[in-house]
Amino acid sequence: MSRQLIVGPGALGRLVALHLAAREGVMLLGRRPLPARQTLTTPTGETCTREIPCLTLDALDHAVGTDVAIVHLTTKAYAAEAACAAVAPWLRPDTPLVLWQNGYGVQATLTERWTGPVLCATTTEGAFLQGDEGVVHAGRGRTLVGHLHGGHGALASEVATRLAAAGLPAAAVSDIRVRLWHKLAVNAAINPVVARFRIRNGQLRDRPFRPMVDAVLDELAAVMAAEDLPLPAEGLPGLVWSVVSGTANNRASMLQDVLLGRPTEHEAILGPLLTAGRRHGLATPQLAALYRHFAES
Ligand SMILES: NC(=O)C1=CN([C@@H]2O[C@H](COP(=O)(O)OP(=O)(O)OC[C@H]3O[C@@H](n4cnc5c(N)ncnc54)[C@H](OP(=O)(O)O)[C@@H]3O)[C@@H](O)[C@H]2O)C=CC1
Ligand SMILES: CC(C)(CO)C(=O)C(=O)O
Repeated sequence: MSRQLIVGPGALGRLVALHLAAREGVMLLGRRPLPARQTLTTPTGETCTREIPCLTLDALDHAVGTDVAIVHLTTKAYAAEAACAAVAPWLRPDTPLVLWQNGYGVQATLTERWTGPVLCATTTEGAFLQGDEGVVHAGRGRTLVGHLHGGHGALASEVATRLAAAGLPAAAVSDIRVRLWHKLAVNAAINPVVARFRIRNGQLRDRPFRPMVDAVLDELAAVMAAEDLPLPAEGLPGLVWSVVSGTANNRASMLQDVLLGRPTEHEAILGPLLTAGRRHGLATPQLAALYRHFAES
């Protein structure tokens, strides 16, 4: 029976794996061994334990690779290209790839480079790891799936249907590039500021942080207008401040990375905005200062 391979057995990878495994064959692939018994803690505190084979790269071979129906790449953005290159020799060249990274960069690179169809996913699900044995589903959300240039609609629908059937609400969309940029804008307005000042998301509503977010929002709006990207229905400030309120008690992913001494996704989140700003001759001093802070620390 062909299986779905989830490359990057972190918080999101295990969340997806533990859901899909209720209905179909799933394997996790990581850089180091993990126990096969993995526990999902739901947002309401219930637990569910499943056995999911967790391979390391040295256990991959053509027999395993040719049996893979879909690859979900769930590493951090900065690790995605290397992880894809490591797994590629073992896969059929037409294997569909689903990219789950925040930010915008690897999506365009791998859509160009991978020999099979590439879909991008953007999700508002929230998850964090609980040691090597489990993952906590911290907040329910929704996942949108699509091809960067609007193709592969049937495949996107199939992936969304399989996710939704497994308990992760999902829909196929034809404008995933715009959806990724909206998420990028939310992440750019929130993550670098909360990570730099080590505050929870809700504290952005107070001084001295609120004017910082407003200044970033002005730069984001200028870049998105220059890139001809439609704004979200509620406007950019409306979207960002509603996410801040909805996640007020959260420590954002970039803050968690800083607190744990891990690399941050600043390149994937701020890099595309700075590049687009330069391309259009726009001044983006707030975004540049935030980028410098993380690049130099
Ligand atoms: N967590 C969440 O709630 C959400 C996350 N996202 C996005 O999803 C992506 C993943 O985030 P998250 O799951 O939190 O990150 P994690 O750091 O929890 O997981 C990343 C995983 O990738 C593994 N990895 C790194 N390099 C490789 C490689 N070469 N081959 C195989 N595995 C590798 C890591 O292994 P190791 O342990 O060895 O480092 C780790 O298990 C990010 O882009 C994030 O922004 C989006 C929405 C929500
Ligand atoms: C929406 C937000 C900012 C929630 O914390 C997030 O996506 C993150 O932490 O990366």
